[in-house]
Amino acid sequence: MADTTVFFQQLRTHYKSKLPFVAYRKPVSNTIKGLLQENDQLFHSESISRSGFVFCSFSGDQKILIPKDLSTSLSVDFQSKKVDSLSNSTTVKAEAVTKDLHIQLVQNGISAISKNELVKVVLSRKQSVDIGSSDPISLFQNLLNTYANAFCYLWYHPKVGMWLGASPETFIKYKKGEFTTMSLAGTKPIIQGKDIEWDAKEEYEQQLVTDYITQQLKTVCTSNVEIKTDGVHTIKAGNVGHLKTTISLQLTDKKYLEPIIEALHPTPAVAGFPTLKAIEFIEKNEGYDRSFYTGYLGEIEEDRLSFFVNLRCMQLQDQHAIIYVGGGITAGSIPEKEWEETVHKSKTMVNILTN
Ligand SMILES: C=C(O[C@@H]1C=C(C(=O)O)C=C[C@H]1O)C(=O)O
Repeated sequence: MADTTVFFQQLRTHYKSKLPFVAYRKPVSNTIKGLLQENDQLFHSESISRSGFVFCSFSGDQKILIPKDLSTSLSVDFQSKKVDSLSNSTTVKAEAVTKDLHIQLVQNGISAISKNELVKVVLSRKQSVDIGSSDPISLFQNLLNTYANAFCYLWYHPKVGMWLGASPETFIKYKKGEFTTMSLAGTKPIIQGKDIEWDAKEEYEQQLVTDYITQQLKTVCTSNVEIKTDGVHTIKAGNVGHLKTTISLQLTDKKYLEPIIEALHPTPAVAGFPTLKAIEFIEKNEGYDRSFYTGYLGEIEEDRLSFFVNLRCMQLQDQHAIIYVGGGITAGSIPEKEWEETVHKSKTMVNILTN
């Protein structure tokens, strides 16, 4: 294994040469991995039979692959300096107009739900933050030091751009017949020394995601497949808490994997329910292109998949970071609270910009 200084230097050199790369660390792991692509070609992932790192957009139109066979693979041991007490006070003031627009968007969502056009819709916004001449590799190091429990990554392609994130949400894990996915929804800020008390609104929102995933898995793998769920747990992701259920099953055949990915993305955790209606609502009303936010990303290895949902992420452009945040809207949503939820979630990225 290489030395961390050498590892980050290799990333810097590769970035300066304008060549694609990805560096990532899985949750609670001490290993950072990297794939440095040898040319600047844009590859698309056509099937999971080609190993590498996939980066898929929300719409599914772009499924970019950094192929393993055309990249240098790196791996380094990294002991994070644990930053446990995240400051809840770091905020970047959003313009009043941003808030008004988001509140209006949420109101439109609630109104569509009250007319029974939708049951749930996840509505998001983006926010630009000035970062001056911050170096992306140093920001990535901040991220690694701050979020030990998240999937932390830095992804770059000269023809697409640069993304950085710390996702709390597993999309798909597959290893030798063991398949796992996650239902993650419902959000509350963490208040030091206090347990989170969940309301029926969050419990309903999360149950809806669990039921949808279970149903989709049954549709793909036949209805009598044994699907295991581990109950509902609270997890901490930066300065917010979520409700989480792990859903698993034994896959007798790898042939099910691609249809499962198709059937699950995007889940109601990031789009809403019913899926197609929610996507249509998002495309008509959000007023911007989500691009890779709420898509998925991760490793494809010969007998293993490890994908995460692209949340708590940002795009780095020149002197700006564009942070993407959203939340699930249901009949019980209160627009002002939904706005606050996006402010809390945005702190996951703001914290590492201001650390
Ligand atoms: C959409 C986001 O998060 C998703 C939505 C959540 C919610 O509605 O409570 C919680 C976790 C994620 O599944 C985001 O972080 O931008």
